[in-house]
Amino acid sequence: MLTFRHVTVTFGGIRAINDLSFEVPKGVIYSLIGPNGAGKTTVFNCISRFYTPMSGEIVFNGEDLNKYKPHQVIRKGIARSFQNVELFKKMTVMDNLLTGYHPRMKKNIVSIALNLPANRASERNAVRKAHEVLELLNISHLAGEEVSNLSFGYQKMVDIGRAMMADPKMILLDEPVAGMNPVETERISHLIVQLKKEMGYTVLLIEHDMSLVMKVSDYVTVMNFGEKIAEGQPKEVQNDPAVIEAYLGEVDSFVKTS
Ligand SMILES: Nc1ncnc2c1ncn2[C@@H]1O[C@H](COP(=O)(O)OP(=O)(O)OP(=O)(O)O)[C@@H](O)[C@H]1O
Repeated sequence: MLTFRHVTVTFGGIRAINDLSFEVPKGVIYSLIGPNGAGKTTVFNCISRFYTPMSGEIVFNGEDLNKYKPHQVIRKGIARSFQNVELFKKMTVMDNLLTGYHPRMKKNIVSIALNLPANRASERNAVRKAHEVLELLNISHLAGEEVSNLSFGYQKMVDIGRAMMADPKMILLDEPVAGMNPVETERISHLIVQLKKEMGYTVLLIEHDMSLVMKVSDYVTVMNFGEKIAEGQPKEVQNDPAVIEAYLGEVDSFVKTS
């Protein structure tokens, strides 16, 4: 579904990604892991077209993503949540979710200005979709709550919910459980599996919580210094000497899960 082919991204003298290739099959949970600064978020920023690679190809469902702008990538079926939750804090949960539907709305200026039936129908569909998402997230009771009043864990869920509003084929989750307590982590872990099984999404996940990664992932790619150092099923990469070496100093995260 998604292919990185020899992708290199540089910032000044820094190679954030160096000749990176990997393939994400449809319908899986695929995790990108690696120490801080390994290049994981840069991968997401290339897919979202916030960054343009210096060389290489990124192909999604047979199309080269490099020819698209960020909002076009969403329309192609790729939505994302952010490492630092990016929500409108003074708006309600419902209104934040509705912003996620925006790329799907038919934008006819006349229809919007005159509030014609087509526009009203589109708005009704957006609200219906938001209720579906809230139900799936199990937070229907929070629809009218201002986001700034929510715990960080719930804000993260709303951020994921907003990505779901676009009805994506692939969802990119950047450290969805960072800063969460064990109960919230368990809830998100369950949600990630639901996104695959019930929503049919392909999930691309960046996460430092190794027990979560090892539990939910079908495949894992391990990065270090912008390069792929291992890939395979969770058990395979967990025992790979190059991976253990890269994580020296963060050994606890691996020991915990073996
Ligand atoms: N916009 C930018 N300008 C300059 N350097 C950047 C930029 N974005 C990323 N980098 C650099 O690229 C490298 C990879 O960063 P990236 O954020 O992709 O790593 P990461 O694996 O996501 O790290 P973390 O796990 O800490 O989030 C780092 O050295 C980072 O400082």
